[in-house]
Amino acid sequence: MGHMGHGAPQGPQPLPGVAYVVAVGSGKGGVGKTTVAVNIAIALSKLGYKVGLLDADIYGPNVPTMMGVTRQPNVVNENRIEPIVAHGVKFISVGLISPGDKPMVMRGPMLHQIIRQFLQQVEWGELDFLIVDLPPGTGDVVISLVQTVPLTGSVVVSTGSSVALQDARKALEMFHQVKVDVLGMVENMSQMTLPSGEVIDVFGAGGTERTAAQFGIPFLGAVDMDPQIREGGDKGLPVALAGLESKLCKGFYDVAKQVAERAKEIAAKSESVIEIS
Ligand SMILES: Nc1ncnc2c1ncn2[C@@H]1O[C@H](COP(=O)(O)OP(=O)(O)OP(=O)(O)O)[C@@H](O)[C@H]1O
Repeated sequence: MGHMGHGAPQGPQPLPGVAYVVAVGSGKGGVGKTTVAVNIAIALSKLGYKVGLLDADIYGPNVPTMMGVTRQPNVVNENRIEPIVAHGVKFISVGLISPGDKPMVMRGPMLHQIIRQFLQQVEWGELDFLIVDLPPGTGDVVISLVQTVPLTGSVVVSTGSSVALQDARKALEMFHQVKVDVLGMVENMSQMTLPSGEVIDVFGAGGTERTAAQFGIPFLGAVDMDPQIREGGDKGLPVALAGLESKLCKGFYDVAKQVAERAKEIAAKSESVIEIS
């Protein structure tokens, strides 16, 4: 792959200044994909990385609520969009541009345009990680994404339940089809500890790790089910803000560290492949 002159760019182009682009997907809706994306982004930032978060869940853009800022972004010199900065993370979302309860109704080309603008027209600046929160399910947005920018890899979030895992397998298959490496799987809402200390298994803890093993994919970690995680999201103060030492968000920090490690590993591998060829 050499440099082919300065004509119209063909295929995906890296974003200048952005080291790793990691998409977070799920298969099934409601498994906590956005909660994981937001908390991982904040955790990576607390770990010292420069982090951006692109809300590509255009049909249900919950990132602004979870990040606690819903104001419109500024548009600066010509068509550049300034991302919102909250909790040390730069983010952008259609929820900021079309707020309220209006559903986004759009056709494929418009969707593709929005994803492209969010990648290329936003002033992301220097980032170690750009985390992309995908819509649940398979499809359009991922294709727009991979046509625009090379992805370092993806993270697939699931609960341990058979139905969630059934859909998670489809997400794995989709990433395989579009040639996106899967960094690994995360089990969300894995276990719940009652105030009495009793541990309840709501969704079938361990199912995600078994599925990851079946597919030969790393398991990046589990996040407990905890009302404080839900409250943090609803209030715009995600639990990861409590920091590395807090037991409350240990799962998110463990996952964030794994994501960082795997992203670097995969990026290093693809660089060495290019050197050899
Ligand atoms: N570990 C957790 N413990 C408690 N509540 C959680 C946890 N993870 C997510 N939730 C809650 O579950 C609900 C769904 O989470 P979230 O919106 O992150 O899911 P999602 O998979 O992104 O959904 P969709 O993509 O369908 O919009 C939210 O109310 C969220 O606060």
